[in-house]
Amino acid sequence: MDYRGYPTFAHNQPDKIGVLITNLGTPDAPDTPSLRRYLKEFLSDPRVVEVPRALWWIILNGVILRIRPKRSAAAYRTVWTDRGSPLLFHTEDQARELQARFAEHYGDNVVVRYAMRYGSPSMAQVTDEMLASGVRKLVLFPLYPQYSAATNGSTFDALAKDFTARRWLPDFRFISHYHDDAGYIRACAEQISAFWAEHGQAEKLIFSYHGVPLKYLQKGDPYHCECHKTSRLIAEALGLSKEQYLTTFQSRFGREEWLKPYTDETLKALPGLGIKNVQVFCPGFSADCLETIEEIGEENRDYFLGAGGEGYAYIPALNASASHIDALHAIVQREIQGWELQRNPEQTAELAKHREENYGTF
Ligand SMILES: C=CC1=C(C)c2cc3[nH]c(cc4nc(cc5[nH]c(cc1n2)c(C)c5CCC(=O)O)C(CCC(=O)O)=C4C)c(C)c3C=C
Ligand SMILES: [Fe+2]
Ligand SMILES: [Fe+2]
Repeated sequence: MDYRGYPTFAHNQPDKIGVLITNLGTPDAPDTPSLRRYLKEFLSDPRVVEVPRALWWIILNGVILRIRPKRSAAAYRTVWTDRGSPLLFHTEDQARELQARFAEHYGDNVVVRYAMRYGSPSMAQVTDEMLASGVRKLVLFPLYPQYSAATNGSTFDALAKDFTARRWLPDFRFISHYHDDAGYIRACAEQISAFWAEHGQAEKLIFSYHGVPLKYLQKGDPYHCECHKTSRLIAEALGLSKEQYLTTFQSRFGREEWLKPYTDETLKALPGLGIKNVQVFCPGFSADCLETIEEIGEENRDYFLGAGGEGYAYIPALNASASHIDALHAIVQREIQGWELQRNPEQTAELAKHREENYGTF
């Protein structure tokens, strides 16, 4: 085995902290071949689809990858922008803003980068660049607030796999979830109240989360509980009673049962129960993407209005809002406690002086 290293290694090379934020990933273009590549990588991940491999290989290659890429490409075309996929550009903005926030105190000693679990920029490529540039302490921060093996677990797998091929491993922290973090809850509550200040409040607020198969919950995945807890905490921050909000699950995939209640069925039923005005917020999506813009913003709006609903609004995700970046910054700050930080040049000089006075020079 030829473990990967950097022949340029030198004594006293800069010792930096790296923060790698990640999200799911997105196709390179909204066309059928790009979708086929993306979906093949994504849906081949055993963390995502827990079906015996041989059987799944036949279903994936024989059925799904023949039909879904074309259909999904059409959906992606409706959300595509000049900057490409929304998920990609929001993640890029988040990394830039988080980098700026760290630069205030740490200069260039904290390096923030983003990568995608599937597609590009790939985790392997970005990790490689970070380690090559002198990162010796690495924080992996998947931007999925609620832990699921399918998402957060899989992101860990990807880095762990990359590490098995490396010569020199960095110190490492993994932020496995942050569904009940006070800053994150505050950011969600602020996003919603700012929306209300402009558009008024609807009869019901729906918190819609991406679903997972029901059997994952039954096997011990905490995702379902973490979604419910997030809803409760945001509702408390907003002063909402139990009657004023609902938690639902969207983006079902395949035929088996997923977490319920389903967002689409709920929205089709509510007008018949006398609820004619709703707003939908998706706390599990740190960035707007196909599943929020198209599925919640368009498809589900049509279901609700088609069933007799009168008012429907989608409240945008946190994206790169200031309170979101504050929350992410505080979470990372907490994680890197104890990792010696060279702050700004003045503080670095102070630290060097302190060291020399107390420990002598080496
Ligand atoms: C936020 C957390 C997410 C969980 C949990 C999750 C589970 C999960 N997803 C699929 C299948 C698909 N998801 C797709 C898109 C998609 N999923 C998430 C997030 C979670 N998925 C995001 C952010 C996105 C949007 C990506 C973008 O480019 O905008 C898709 C692709 C779109 C499509 O073809 O419809 C699929 C497929 C499964 C099977 C699963 C849990 C087991
Ligand atoms: Fe998904
Ligand atoms: Fe639960």
